[in-house]
Amino acid sequence: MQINHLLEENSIAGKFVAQLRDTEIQKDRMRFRRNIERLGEILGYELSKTLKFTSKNINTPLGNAEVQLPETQVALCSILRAGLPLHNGLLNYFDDAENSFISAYRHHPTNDENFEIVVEYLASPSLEGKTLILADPMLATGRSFVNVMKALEHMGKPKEIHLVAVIGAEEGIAHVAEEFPADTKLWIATIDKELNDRGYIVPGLGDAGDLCYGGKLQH
Ligand SMILES: O=P(O)(O)OC[C@H]1O[C@H](OP(=O)(O)OP(=O)(O)O)[C@H](O)[C@@H]1O
Ligand SMILES: O=c1cc[nH]c(=O)[nH]1
Ligand SMILES: [Mg+2]
Repeated sequence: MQINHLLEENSIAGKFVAQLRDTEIQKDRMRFRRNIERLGEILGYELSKTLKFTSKNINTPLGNAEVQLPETQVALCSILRAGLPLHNGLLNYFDDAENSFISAYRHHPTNDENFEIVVEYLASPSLEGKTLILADPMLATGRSFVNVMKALEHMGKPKEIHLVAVIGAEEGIAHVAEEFPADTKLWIATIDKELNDRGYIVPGLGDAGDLCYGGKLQH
């Protein structure tokens, strides 16, 4: 898997990630969601440079211009809930993309740190031959990305797969790299070293879904 690590190089994106991590600034949910959306825009822009382009002639009011346009149809698939603002950011740029939504949540069957990933909801067009962009801001253990990919298998075989995330843990990235096709590309803003015993990224930012949309009952 090719890993494209946005904050390997300093940019204004570092400020957006800093705000996402900051417990004080996190209290502003609208800013939290918008910062994820902004990172979706930036990561989407970066990944767009690697797509195949084809030339086309278009008419301008003053003549004829040769332009370069992406060759493949993009399908954006986001993992609910926290994937929603990232999806919006990607869709701001890939505005004619097709859209898939899939849910994945952590179910704790016992009262300890063990959990399973439950994938329940899926609405997707065919992914056959498409450029699939799979988005979730958090890549912790990597199990959500992997389970979701398995659930998408019967929707058709994408031509290429791009994963987009905001914060990842080294261990989860290694798991995803093992399970996804070797030519998958990961676009990630920043990478943290550790997971705690409940599978949360440390220092990370906390629970991205709750910070976007508020708390939920455990079940
Ligand atoms: O890499 P993993 O270990 O699978 O963890 C990452 C997943 O955890 C979060 O979802 P969560 O289960 O909190 O659901 P939510 O987005 O609805 O809050 C996050 O949005 C990812 O989907
Ligand atoms: O650190 C983490 C891990 C999983 N999900 C989150 O929202 N945050
Ligand atoms: Mg969550």
